[in-house]
Amino acid sequence: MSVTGVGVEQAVTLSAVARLYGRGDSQVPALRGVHCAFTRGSFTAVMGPSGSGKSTLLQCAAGLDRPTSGRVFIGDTDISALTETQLTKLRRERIGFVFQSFNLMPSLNARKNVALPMRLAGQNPGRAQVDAALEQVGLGNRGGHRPAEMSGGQQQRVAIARALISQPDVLFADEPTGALDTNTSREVLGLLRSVVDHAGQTVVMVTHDPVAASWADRVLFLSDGAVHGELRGPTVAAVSEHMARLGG
Ligand SMILES: Nc1ncnc2c1ncn2[C@@H]1O[C@H](COP(=O)(O)OP(=O)(O)OP(=O)(O)O)[C@@H](O)[C@H]1O
Repeated sequence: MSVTGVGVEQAVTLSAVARLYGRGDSQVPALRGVHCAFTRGSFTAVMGPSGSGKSTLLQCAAGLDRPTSGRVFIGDTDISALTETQLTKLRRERIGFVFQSFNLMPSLNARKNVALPMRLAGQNPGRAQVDAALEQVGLGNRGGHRPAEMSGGQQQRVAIARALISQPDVLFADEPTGALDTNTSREVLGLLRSVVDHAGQTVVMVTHDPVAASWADRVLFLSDGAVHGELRGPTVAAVSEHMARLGG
């Protein structure tokens, strides 16, 4: 069966994705049949009230969680049909993920943190490749520093370099600025913007912050596990107004 809209121009497509948690009376529908797509080379923010399903959507889209029903495509690959081993390989090669809490290894310097996922996958990235990833996030001179010797914004940029080193098609970011102050948030958002504008990659970012969302090309709104509108060329005022209507 073909799914309308899946094609080369879409980096990620979700088709009728539902995700239920729990069983019986305590079952919670986190997503209720979501249809959406993320165009290659675009920056999308996903917003919605607390509990509306944003993180679940990101986890399903990134192949970190499996939908209860529906299908997820990375490019034209139906990841719902992959075995765990195939999915792990696809995630490693085509998907990057950044979390609110950076998730860096405190005992390793920036260079070693960036190289770690590739080393765990049995590959050995060269110094030049690691330094190029750090260069891309503006930390070419910080490779020898450990996380504790860097600001929150710098740590998040190391996490972004770690996600970008495999040159993934899509970078997913769950509240990447949630733990940062206004100035360092701006650094990280500017970096995500340049990943899209200069490297042509696709970024999908969950955020609660209308200012962060205004850096994106498009905002997709979720409410109660379903898509409730979108804004293109979002302004802070328009995003805040839409969120107020959703009760978020
Ligand atoms: N592992 C889980 N087990 C049971 N219920 C879950 C689980 N993960 C999420 N949920 C429920 O699914 C719904 C959607 O959660 P999700 O974390 O995706 O929302 P969110 O929009 O990211 O929320 P927030 O903005 O608060 O982070 C919520 O009702 C949540 O309680």
